[in-house]
Amino acid sequence: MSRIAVTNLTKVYGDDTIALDDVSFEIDEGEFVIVLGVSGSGKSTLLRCLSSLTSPTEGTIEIDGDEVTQTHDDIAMIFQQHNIIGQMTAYSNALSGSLSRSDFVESVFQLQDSAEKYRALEALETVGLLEEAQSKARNMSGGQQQRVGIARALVQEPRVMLADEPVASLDPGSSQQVMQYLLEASVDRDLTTMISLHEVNLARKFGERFIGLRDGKKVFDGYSEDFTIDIIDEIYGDIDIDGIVAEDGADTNETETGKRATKGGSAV
Ligand SMILES: Nc1ncnc2c1ncn2[C@@H]1O[C@H](COP(=O)(O)OP(=O)(O)OP(=O)(O)O)[C@@H](O)[C@H]1O
Repeated sequence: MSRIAVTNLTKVYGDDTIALDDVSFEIDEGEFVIVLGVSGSGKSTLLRCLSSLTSPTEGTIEIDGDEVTQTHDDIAMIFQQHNIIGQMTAYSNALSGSLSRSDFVESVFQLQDSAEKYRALEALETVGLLEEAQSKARNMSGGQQQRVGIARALVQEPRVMLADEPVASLDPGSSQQVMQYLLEASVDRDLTTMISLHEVNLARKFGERFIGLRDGKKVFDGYSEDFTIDIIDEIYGDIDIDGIVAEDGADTNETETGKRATKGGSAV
């Protein structure tokens, strides 16, 4: 687990598309954070900057005090399109998470040492797919494929787990299952975790801390108890969110983590 510090992060694409505008926050070790915002608000850009897939225009990102400037095994990224290889088994896909620790030939012939193989099986167990280890990924459901993607990320043995819209293409049941496995992986392995989501109800169910982006600016940073309908309005603007929220009132939210918020939140 690791501590993340983002300071005055700005990302401008081309001449004038400001995707992130002077965003700063700190995340404690082991926190489970959900990034929310409408399409185009900058969620993916934030996660891509954190994983060094995109370079910031200005500002810094530090993990445990060290500035992050290039992709690193300590930071795993899970994508919406899980990028797993359909012809390979769930196990082989998971094992490929060890790629940076093995040479190419070892990987092709699966000659990784037994510790790596054990890690792959353990990661599949974490995402509830041990019994499907020998199933071809292409024969698995979208939700199962995403869980294989999570297993592969875990085999990387990261300290920080990032997931960009990991459930965007899944049905509601599979989305909940994938979120549950992400949460369990985060808690079991003490991973500092940031996940971008579109869906407010899902965010409220699983999130403990929330960062809201609007037009590239951070408009909220706080915990469940402060994640009220007014704040959701602030993040989502005029978009009609009736029926998405407020089954039981956002301000009485109990998260799946079972942890109550310990810090106050604020619209900024
Ligand atoms: N590679 C790129 N080149 C140019 N503009 C980009 C690029 N990537 C993102 N943008 C722009 O930056 C802004 C933020 O986009 P980003 O993808 O980060 O938002 P998002 O909140 O993740 O949206 P979505 O939920 O639709 O993925 C948008 O205006 C988008 O069009």
